[in-house]
Amino acid sequence: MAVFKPENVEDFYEIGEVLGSGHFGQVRQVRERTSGVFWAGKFLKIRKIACSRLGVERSSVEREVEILQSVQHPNIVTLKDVFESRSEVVLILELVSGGELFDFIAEKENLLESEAIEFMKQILEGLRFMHGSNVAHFDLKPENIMLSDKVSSNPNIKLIDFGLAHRFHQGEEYKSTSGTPQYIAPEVINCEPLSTAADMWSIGVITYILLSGLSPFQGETDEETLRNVLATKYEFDERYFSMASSMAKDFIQKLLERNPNERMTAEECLLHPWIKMS
Ligand SMILES: Cc1ccc2c(c1)c1c3c(c(C)cc1n2CCCN)C(=O)NC3=O
Repeated sequence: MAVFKPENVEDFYEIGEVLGSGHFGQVRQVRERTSGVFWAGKFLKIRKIACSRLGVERSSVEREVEILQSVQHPNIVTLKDVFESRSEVVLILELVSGGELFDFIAEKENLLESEAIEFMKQILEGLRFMHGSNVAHFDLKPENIMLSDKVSSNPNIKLIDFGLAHRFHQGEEYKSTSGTPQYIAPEVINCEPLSTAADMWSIGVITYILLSGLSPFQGETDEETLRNVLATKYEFDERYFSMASSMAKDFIQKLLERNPNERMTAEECLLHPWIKMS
């Protein structure tokens, strides 16, 4: 069992504003008392009763920590420290103060395809590294793609939130039905054995949204969305894709492949003409 620092996190960090919250607990801005440096504190309530829906299993926190400690890359958020009290674990994470990628794009008139490619390249570089270490994120969505800062003209992409991530071991079969309906791959819905290819489906959905502002499979309800994903029913509506190049559409089509073995890997995406030619 992993041992985290038993000291009180508030002895080392001033706890600031809430940045986000979820079933797991909260993410808050924290300030390191010695250096004055700002970090993000992910406060995780540890589940005391096995069937409780609130909080998280300690074992899943250990998995998230082990994965974050092993995938260190410029496009992946870094983990600095871990504290534990009787009912809570606190991850001290790199603060990515540029906010969510999609908020950055929403603030711009419209995103040039060349700008979308630059963002996609960084996302793929982070994924290529992670997948090369046999780690899948399993919760890739716009909310988990953030920018290092708001000011520079081409801010750094940071992949965050490894709460559903998994490290594959040789010969191991892994199934999970977790994730967000709009972005999850058909094999997740069908509870089939998963691989890093499930992340690549999510990248296809994210690219489709980046270029059109539309979500390819979104229905009126989660059930309808899941049916659309399983049917792999989507189109490039000319009203929203008139500016998109044919290479961009080909890139998306090679990711929204129902068969995970047919889908491009992160490595193959970085060699695709849409990415390579830019
Ligand atoms: C400036 C800002 C605003 C909201 C933030 C974050 C940073 C943030 C961060 C992280 C997580 C897991 C969630 C976060 N959230 C919650 C929303 C994430 N989509 C994190 O790991 N580092 C962050 O800066």
